[in-house]
Amino acid sequence: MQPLLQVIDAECRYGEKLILESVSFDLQAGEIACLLGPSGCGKTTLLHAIAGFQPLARGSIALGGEPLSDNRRVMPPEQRKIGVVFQDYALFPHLTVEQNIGFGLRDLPRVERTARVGELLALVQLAQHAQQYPHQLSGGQQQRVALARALAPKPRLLLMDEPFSNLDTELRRSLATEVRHILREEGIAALIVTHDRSEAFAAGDKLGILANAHLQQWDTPQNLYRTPANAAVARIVSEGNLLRGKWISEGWVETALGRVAVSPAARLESGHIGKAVEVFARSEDLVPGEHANAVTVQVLSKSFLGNSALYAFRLPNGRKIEATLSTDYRFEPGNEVPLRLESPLVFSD
Ligand SMILES: Nc1ncnc2c1ncn2[C@@H]1O[C@H](COP(=O)(O)OP(=O)(O)OP(=O)(O)O)[C@@H](O)[C@H]1O
Repeated sequence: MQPLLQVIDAECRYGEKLILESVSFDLQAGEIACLLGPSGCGKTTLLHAIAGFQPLARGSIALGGEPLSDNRRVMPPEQRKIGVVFQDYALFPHLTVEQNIGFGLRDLPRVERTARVGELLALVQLAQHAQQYPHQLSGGQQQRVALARALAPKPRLLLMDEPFSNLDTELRRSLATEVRHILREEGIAALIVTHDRSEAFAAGDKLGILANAHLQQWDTPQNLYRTPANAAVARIVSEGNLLRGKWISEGWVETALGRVAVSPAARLESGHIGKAVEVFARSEDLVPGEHANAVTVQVLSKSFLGNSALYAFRLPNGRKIEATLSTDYRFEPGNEVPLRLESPLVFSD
């Protein structure tokens, strides 16, 4: 099946400054993808390149097989049939909710326009607010108007730049789920820029991880969590502690947290005895209790989180690590406890 959006070997620069290099990925029709990465890594730049606001220095972008941009030409944004929702909503303050949503439908006959606006008001659950102005709405409601306005002309692809960043955490999560539902109903593909990991997990069929000017990995949220391509991706998609280690024998790595048996997938690397590796230890990989491979660590602090507690431990080499553990463990600051690592992610240095 031909992908809806095809980005091939895209490179973006501001003057001499390289922002993105060798970015390639496909988005299928109806698929929702989120771009995640640290501040300044080029998420907005990539979105702008797809929307047509930013030229490519190399590579190409096509939508439904039709070329949009390459290093010679850039199809103007308004001809791309791509909807865009900005971070600040950019609603027209002097137009009502209904008029804002209908703005891009001015070429449609009145009856059709009214019908489509009514459909969208129902979809984003704002029918009772149709005659209100943006300033009379909450942030979440304004965001839904912006979404409805972008969806109104039935774009093939919707681009959203940090659409929920002005909202509080709870509303952000519920809107991310709601938007996913609305996009599914409308069968519209979307690329959503965010720096909130849980928002990306809640909304995306696929996630793209951008860091150090490259698309590090493009995959399902499950695969990204289970098998991140490198330590940078692991740190972006999950909480954890990055430790240094080295291969000591077939299938075994030595770290400041003792000897660790590594997952079968990483064993191929174990030909290189003595070679340095990076070990990413998440809370679920840290197991308290007496064991041949455990080392004694000191409890530095404990924060109660309800059904779990966030602990900070000092390792024998002085390094501090953190882990969220069940409240069944009743460790207190100052205690010395045995702790071992089980099946952490291991990356070649
Ligand atoms: N018009 C511009 N001219 C020069 N450099 C720019 C311009 N716009 C952005 N940049 C730089 O390009 C890099 C990528 O910016 P971009 O806005 O794409 O990052 P981002 O990942 O969206 O960041 P954030 O998460 O903070 O919004 C940054 O280093 C930024 O300073």
